[in-house]
Amino acid sequence: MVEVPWVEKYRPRKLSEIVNQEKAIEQVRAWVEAWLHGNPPKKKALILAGPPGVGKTTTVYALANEYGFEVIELNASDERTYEKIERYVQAAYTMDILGKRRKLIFLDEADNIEPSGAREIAKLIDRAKNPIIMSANHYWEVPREIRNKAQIVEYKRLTQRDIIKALVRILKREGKTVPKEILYEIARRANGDLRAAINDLQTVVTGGVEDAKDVLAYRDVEKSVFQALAQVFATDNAKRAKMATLGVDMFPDELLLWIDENVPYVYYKPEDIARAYEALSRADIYLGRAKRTGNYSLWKYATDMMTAGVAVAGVKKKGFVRIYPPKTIKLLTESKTERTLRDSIVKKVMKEMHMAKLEALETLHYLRVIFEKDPDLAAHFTVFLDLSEKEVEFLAGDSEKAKTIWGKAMNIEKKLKERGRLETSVREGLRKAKEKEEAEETEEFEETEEPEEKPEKEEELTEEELDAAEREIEPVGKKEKKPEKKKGKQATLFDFLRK
Ligand SMILES: Nc1ncnc2c1ncn2[C@@H]1O[C@H](COP(=O)(O)OP(=O)(O)OP(=O)(O)O)[C@@H](O)[C@H]1O
Repeated sequence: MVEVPWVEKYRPRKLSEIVNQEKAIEQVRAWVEAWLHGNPPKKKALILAGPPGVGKTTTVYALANEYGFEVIELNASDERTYEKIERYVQAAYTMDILGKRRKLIFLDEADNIEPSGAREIAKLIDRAKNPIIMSANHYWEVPREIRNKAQIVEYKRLTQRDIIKALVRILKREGKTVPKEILYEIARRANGDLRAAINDLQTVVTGGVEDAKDVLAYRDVEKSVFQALAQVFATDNAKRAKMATLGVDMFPDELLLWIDENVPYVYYKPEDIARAYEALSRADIYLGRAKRTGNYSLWKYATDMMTAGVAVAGVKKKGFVRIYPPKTIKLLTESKTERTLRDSIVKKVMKEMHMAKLEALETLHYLRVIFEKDPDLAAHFTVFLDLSEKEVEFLAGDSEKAKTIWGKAMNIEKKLKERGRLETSVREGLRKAKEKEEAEETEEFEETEEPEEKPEKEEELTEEELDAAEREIEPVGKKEKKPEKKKGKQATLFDFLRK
């Protein structure tokens, strides 16, 4: 059975039910009443501007409901929008004898209008006999010709408090409960977008609380994958689909897995599913090419294919679409481990290489190439970044390669340690020798005994001497031989070292 999306089921029908947008609603009311009083406002179009999921579309439908308008909803990026607007904009706006309702033209995504169509639409606004309301997330991306002809109404991002209140109201009406901490987590992650929060709540209630914990155990970035994919799968608009995944902190190959997993839940006609998979396989080709050639600018094409290409593949299932993480829960756990490894490597790169997160993520890709192709260099990076064996395996992508790199890294580390130990022991030896010498001098002075032989050198050691000493040192792991005690004197440098 298709479950009705709660965002639709609980969409406010009255303007008074829209929360925390009072000022905007007041402006919209005044503007529409001017039309109804036979005195169309100077600006015959409105632009409702604000972030997603804050009540813009809801306002239009509640308005229509209260004032008896028929909403003609048009998509700004539809090529035939202009033609359609022309048809409706000129229609008489009073109720006709057949009892047809007045028309209100609603143009969604006004920030997506192509510049070529903008001038024509601006002319239509001048001639409009019906109210035109547009909505946009980015006011400044609405073509200037249109902005000049329209009055702007600003919508605020909703607060966590607003969101929690709305969610609690829905839960009451559904007769369901979810643990308080999950509710708060959903509200926190929604980042002011009530639509996203309601969708998450429905996901959590449908999947059960245990499932919810799994879903919510994801870090914020992964959470935004759920939101981003819900947007990709909700639109037929290529640009919107591309924009949806922009803020997702995930490599495109991982994103591809997520989309791949969800295609069959979104499309139901075999030919549409086939088209979506065709887009994904093209994305995969770009990804492969990027990896082989090191030309990561191809990632953009890959992402375009997997978002826009999939979004326009066909007719989507109606109703609420639940987004599933890739593969089964088992694989999910595996990929969680991988994610943990990736994150810990990224942190090390950020710290040791003084990089921002995004840069570190890109560097990770280069590291992968190095770990696949150049074990010697990879070994140096292993030591430099202080990677664990598991992290090396993650980067090398192959346990045999990882073993070789790990072995080489251990050698480098051993040498470094030896050198460190060498330097410390040499200094220690020198200190002791000096003390001894001083003590002997005092003794000599007091008892006038035979002087002991002095150590060969008392000054700091040169590089060559350290190197020579290093060559002589025993391999680590071999049992250190007890040095023969040189009675009464320290004959060579190695007497110090072996102390
Ligand atoms: N201020 C609000 N008061 C009550 N419900 C809201 C509010 N904002 C959003 N909602 C809920 O979220 C859903 C989505 O809101 P709406 O479609 O109005 O978003 P929008 O601002 O038009 O977003 P977009 O710019 O993405 O189209 C609605 O169905 C409604 O259930």
